Amino acid sequence: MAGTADLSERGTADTASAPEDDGALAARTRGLRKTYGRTTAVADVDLDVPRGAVLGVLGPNGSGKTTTIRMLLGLTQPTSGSAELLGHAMPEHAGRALPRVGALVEGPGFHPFLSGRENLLRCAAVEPELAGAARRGAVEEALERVGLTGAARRGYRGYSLGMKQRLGLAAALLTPRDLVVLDEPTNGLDPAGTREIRRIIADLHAAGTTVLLSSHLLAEVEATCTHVAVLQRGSLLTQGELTSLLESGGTSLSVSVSDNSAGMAALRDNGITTRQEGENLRVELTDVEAPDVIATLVRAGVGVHEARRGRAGLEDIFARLTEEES
Ligand SMILES: Nc1ncnc2c1ncn2[C@@H]1O[C@H](COP(=O)(O)OP(=O)(O)OP(=O)(O)O)[C@@H](O)[C@H]1O
Repeated sequence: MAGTADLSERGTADTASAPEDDGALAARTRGLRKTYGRTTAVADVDLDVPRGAVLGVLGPNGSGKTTTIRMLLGLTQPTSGSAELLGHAMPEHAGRALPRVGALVEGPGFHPFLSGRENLLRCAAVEPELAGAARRGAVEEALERVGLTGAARRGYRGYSLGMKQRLGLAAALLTPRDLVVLDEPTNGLDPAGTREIRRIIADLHAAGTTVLLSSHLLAEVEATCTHVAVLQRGSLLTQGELTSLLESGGTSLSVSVSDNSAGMAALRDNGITTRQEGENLRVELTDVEAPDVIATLVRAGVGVHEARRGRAGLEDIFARLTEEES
């Protein structure tokens, strides 16, 4: 668990002065656990979501992202541990927290034969803050915000996946929220739909709303989030600011060689971990210096065409964290 110790220290630095101050956190879990029979979906997770952050919960399929989010929202009862949303214990005080929380978790129950607008009006009817005339205005504003005004009269069943996703987001944004929770918000979307969701997340962040999202896409988290929490097999491997995580990653060397298989074998025989990335070999310069990498290749008779240093990306860091835990 070296990665956890290292990075969680950095990650919690902001809140270290007031670790029990709920005001600094929009959501948090302590020892949160969920088991289904013999399957441990979530294993004692201590997650901190700082106010104002866009925090990406990153992990492969089945790592426990959805279960964690569902427990935070009070949709799934934890086996043990606690969850708080906006300082309120969940699910006990869901009634206090949820009006300030917008959520997009699995397809909400939209009616296929109603239009997008009619569906949103139904959602607005159960929002405690929206009475009478305010309801229609909030619906129009939400439709506008997600770019669905033009399609608002069309039946939901004719919507594309991206439009359905955007309508779900509109429902989550019907009233001003302190926290917006999005489970895999760009799942199944085309590049234009993905850009649109990213724009909405950026707007929310600029307005000071905390966003908690889950994703199995490293590039998505790198592009959208200020903070990241990495889950694997239900356990939290690390959490903290994305920039701190990237800085902790150090540098890597991308090498173009005459023969990738021979190059990889030579490096591995000498205890240097490498992986293929596109046409090149990539070596993280954590335990080895760049000249040693090149010398090892040359000694093995592998031609080196080019070697370039770069900062380790989230992908390198993620690979290292998950390898350490395997
Ligand atoms: N209702 C359930 N009954 C039994 N097992 C479940 C249930 N919900 C989740 N699991 C199991 O718990 C583990 C974590 O699932 P979860 O859906 O939280 O992961 P995830 O990271 O969100 O994955 P994905 O990206 O595929 O949605 C998986 O092994 C899953 O099969």
